[in-house]
Amino acid sequence: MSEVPPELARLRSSIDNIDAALVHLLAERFKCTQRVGELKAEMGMPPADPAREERQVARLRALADESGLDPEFAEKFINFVIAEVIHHHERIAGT
Ligand SMILES: C=C(O[C@@H]1C=C(C(=O)O)C=C[C@H]1O)C(=O)O
Repeated sequence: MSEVPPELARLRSSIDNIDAALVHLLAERFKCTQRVGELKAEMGMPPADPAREERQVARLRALADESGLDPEFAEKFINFVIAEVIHHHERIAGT
């Protein structure tokens, strides 16, 4: 099938915009966490903060639930991002 139906083309165009926004948002988040990693290393704080993570997961699960997104998915997603941030912080701290 060579012709893409207009609705499918429109939806894919929006998906492309959303994916671009997600990349930009993640890039901004990692800029912030880079600086957090530097500050924590300077202050001798550990790379991970499990209590903060627990609050974030609970908050994001509630937001997901309210907005019709699967809370399990939201939790997996934020844990995936946080795990990467912690690797960066370990590298910054030289641990
Ligand atoms: C960014 C921080 O470092 C780690 C990464 C977190 C994150 O990516 O949200 C949260 C807690 C920490 O385990 C922080 O302590 O705030």
